[in-house]
Amino acid sequence: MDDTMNIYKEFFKLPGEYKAKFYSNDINKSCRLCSSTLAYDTEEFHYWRDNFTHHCYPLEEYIMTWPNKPTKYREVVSEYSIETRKLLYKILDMICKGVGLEKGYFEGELSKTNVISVNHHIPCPNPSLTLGMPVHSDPNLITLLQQCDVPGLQILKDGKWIGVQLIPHAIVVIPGLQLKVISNDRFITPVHRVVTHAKEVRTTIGVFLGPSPKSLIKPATPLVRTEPEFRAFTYPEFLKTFTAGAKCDAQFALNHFRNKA
Ligand SMILES: O=C(O)CCC(=O)C(=O)O
Ligand SMILES: [Fe+2]
Repeated sequence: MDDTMNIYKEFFKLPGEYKAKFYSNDINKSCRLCSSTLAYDTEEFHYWRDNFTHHCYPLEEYIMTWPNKPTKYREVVSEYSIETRKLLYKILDMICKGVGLEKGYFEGELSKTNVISVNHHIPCPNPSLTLGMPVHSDPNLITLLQQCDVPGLQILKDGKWIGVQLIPHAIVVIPGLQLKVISNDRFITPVHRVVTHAKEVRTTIGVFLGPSPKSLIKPATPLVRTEPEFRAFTYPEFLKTFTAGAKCDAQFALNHFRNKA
């Protein structure tokens, strides 16, 4: 975990000319660096954030698109992505046990897309003027988040923003919107945001597992008593509704696919 965090801290210190090769707002680019959000040109406010993201699975398909600097990048990040994927499957199997689904229910198409997304926030002279990341819920299946030793992540609970505690080497697990749908509304997908820090640089590593574009998402049959809470959809259909108007509005997207009572 420390090696990977150090690799990313070094990556962001590399000269701008090297990092510029990765700069893109094209969602179809599998490895890209951007500032604020992907909707940079249309968003109402900009956010105090640089983000570096790339696909990790299948490794052989993507590793050549990754940076080769710092020199150990590919070695360290490939091990990290393999181990975090294994950990995510263990957590998903515990979830299966908890809600009453067969082991391995989420394996295959429902979790094929595996992305690493690293946020980097340089010190912000006036944190009251901007956020490091907008208020949002993760649209994917499940997320693992490794924080560094600088606070910033907050979740919304009972109308109040609560800072997520920093525990060295602890990993934050965030249930995504697809887990809410597949569990037929048993899971809460937390609303969260990132605030900036006036003095310290903050770097976090997120590992996102999500459905493949072709998988059909619907509430798992064993968890439906009478009517499913949501109708079936594909992940691209969901993302299109979620990002409509550059809003990333979870309630809007969920309501769009919710079966009315
Ligand atoms: O950087 C963080 O603490 C949170 C990141 C996050 O919420 C996200 O990437 O979706
Ligand atoms: Fe998030």
